[in-house]
Amino acid sequence: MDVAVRTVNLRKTYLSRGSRRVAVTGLSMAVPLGGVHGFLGPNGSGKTTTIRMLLGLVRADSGTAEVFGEAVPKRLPQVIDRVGAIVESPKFFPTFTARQNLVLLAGAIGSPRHRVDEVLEATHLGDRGRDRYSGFSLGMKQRLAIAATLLKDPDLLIFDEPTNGLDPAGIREVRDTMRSLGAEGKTVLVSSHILAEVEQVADTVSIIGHGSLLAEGRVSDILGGAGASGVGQVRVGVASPDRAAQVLQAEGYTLTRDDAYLMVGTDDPSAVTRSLAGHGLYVSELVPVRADLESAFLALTAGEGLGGEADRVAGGRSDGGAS
Ligand SMILES: Nc1ncnc2c1ncn2[C@@H]1O[C@H](COP(=O)(O)OP(=O)(O)OP(=O)(O)O)[C@@H](O)[C@H]1O
Repeated sequence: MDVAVRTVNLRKTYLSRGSRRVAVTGLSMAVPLGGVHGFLGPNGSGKTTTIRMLLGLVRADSGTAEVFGEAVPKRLPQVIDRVGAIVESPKFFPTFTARQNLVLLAGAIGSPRHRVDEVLEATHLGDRGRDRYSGFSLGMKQRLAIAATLLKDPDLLIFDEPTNGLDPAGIREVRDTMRSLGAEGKTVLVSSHILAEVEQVADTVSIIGHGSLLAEGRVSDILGGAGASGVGQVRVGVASPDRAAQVLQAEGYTLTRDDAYLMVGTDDPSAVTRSLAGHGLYVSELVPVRADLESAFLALTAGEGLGGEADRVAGGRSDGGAS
């Protein structure tokens, strides 16, 4: 797999008021080249610290990181022109128009003037370029921040929680922008603690908890991954659910009751039908239940003692899923 970003055993401890806090603990992750990669984890799980290490803003205690095959921070100057990032809210002049702000920035970093119009178009701000920044909505401000990162036409974009504080319309605008950048072949690394957010925009994902990797891969594979409760379930409707439950349990299935239905953990629905039919029980309904990232995440973090934090993450779902 061609990768844009790779970390191996990355570790960072902060010293604060005399005590040590391990923020990132042996994190190994890989971000494939091209497309949107979600960097998902509860608040405080080490996402920002990792991003800061990739950008040379924080020095790792140990481990290695590379961007486009170059070790960072040592060889960051070799790749920095290929990287655009929003880690904190960028500063723009409020009384300047969006365009004036970008022209100023383009001049400062040596980008050609025509890039300003291109990046305004790319972030769907083409018709708002002559409006003052101070009159922009939060979503437009965030898109202008993305536009600024695009000025030097980077191959890798790193966005740390880019939809924080946005309303559903703003979230959708930023999400659409990230999607089209990924579809263009750019690599977008986007951190989030909101599961629905990542699920809707990312092709691949790294899930972290307490500073280390819990799962990584295509979103679809993680959703279908074995071993996570709530993943690979079928909802079974049958005339005698109690008896059906006994039969299935005796055959080793794990299941729960959901009103008149049985929720049966399996990746092979037809085997459930066969087992029940073998005992004269005929299913009236058999529906595979598509797990979402939330159940996968909760299942993954449950074993890590992250229940409280995972719950908080799950609570964030409605923020991101409202649009
Ligand atoms: N400058 C710092 N000094 C001391 N501790 C820090 C510092 N920055 C982060 N931490 C701690 O390191 C841990 C990881 O924080 P980090 O900001 O990387 O997580 P995060 O996943 O980005 O969280 P969030 O989603 O809340 O931004 C937290 O416990 C945090 O309190």
